[in-house]
Amino acid sequence: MECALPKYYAYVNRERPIEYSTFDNLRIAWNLPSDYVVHQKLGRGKYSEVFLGTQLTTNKKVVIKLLKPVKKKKIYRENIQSGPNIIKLLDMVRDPLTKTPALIFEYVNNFDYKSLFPTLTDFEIRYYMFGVLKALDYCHSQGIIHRDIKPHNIMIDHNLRKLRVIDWGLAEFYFPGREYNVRVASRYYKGPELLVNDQLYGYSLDMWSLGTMLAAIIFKKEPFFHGDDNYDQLVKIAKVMGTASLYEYLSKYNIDLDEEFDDILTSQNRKKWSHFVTNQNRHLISDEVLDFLDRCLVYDHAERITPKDAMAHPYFRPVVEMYKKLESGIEYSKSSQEYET
Ligand SMILES: Brc1nc2nc[nH]c2c(Br)c1Br
Repeated sequence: MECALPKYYAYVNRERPIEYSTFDNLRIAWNLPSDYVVHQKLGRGKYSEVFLGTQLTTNKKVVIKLLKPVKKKKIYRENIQSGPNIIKLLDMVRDPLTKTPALIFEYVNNFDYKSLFPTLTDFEIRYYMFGVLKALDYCHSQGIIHRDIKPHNIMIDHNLRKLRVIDWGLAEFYFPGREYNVRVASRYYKGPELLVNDQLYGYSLDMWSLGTMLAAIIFKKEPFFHGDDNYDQLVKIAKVMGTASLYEYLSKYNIDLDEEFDDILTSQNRKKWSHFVTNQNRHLISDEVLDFLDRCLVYDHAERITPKDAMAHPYFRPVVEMYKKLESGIEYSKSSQEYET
């Protein structure tokens, strides 16, 4: 089976023992939940309910994620990350009676994206997008695709300028040539590969989802691709990106479209990004952001920009400069202390 190798991290999982990615002979050391008190509910997902809690020994706020009965595999997946801007898993507990497993995460005072995103300045959007890229480059370097990148899974404490990517329950290990389930991610953020049933996808699925989020934020149109169902989702994408490059992608990988598309997917011209510029979003638009967007929103998953290359894109130069100043600033303050002593 021929498949395009991703541009990077193709074989990181080959260097690891197989049980690392199959979660076999998994022994989870469950602690007792007695150290935690549950307060109000923060949210609910398909597989879990999330509560604000307090860790009694430290009197610190935590997030308690009560898992609905799931395979051990899914639990373990949430446990695989501890990298930049990735939510930290503090504890894994289980009620001795109900056997209900719960994951304890660091708390983030999350600002609801629906009210936060419309207030962000051009620089703040670049800063937070860069923060997501740091998490994506790290998890991809660990051989993991997140597979559910969307605003709901990006926790932002805007007061602290702190960002954390959450919900690694759908994450999966990447192996070249492996066929993956296309029923992943959330509709508006699903890559074309998921919508045309191209199971040979990889890390770059996360970059499509990131691109759709960025388009929604800079054009103030959330969600940017607003499909009524998983078929209409591709139609909405084609209305913006055109059908010519879609058919190029399909023929490159010999993908046959589901007959459901016969009547709804009509020939479309690619829209220019200027079509979406208004007086309300013009201040967020630049040649760099549109160029970056063109490198994320590519039908062919093998051609999308990688997180590492994305962080080097001109659009993020102001953020990179800020981090350099911070670093040099810290050096500078250390040297000034030396003079004081
Ligand atoms: Br993990 C995690 N999941 C959440 N769901 C809603 N709010 C949440 C927070 Br804050 C964290 Br941290």
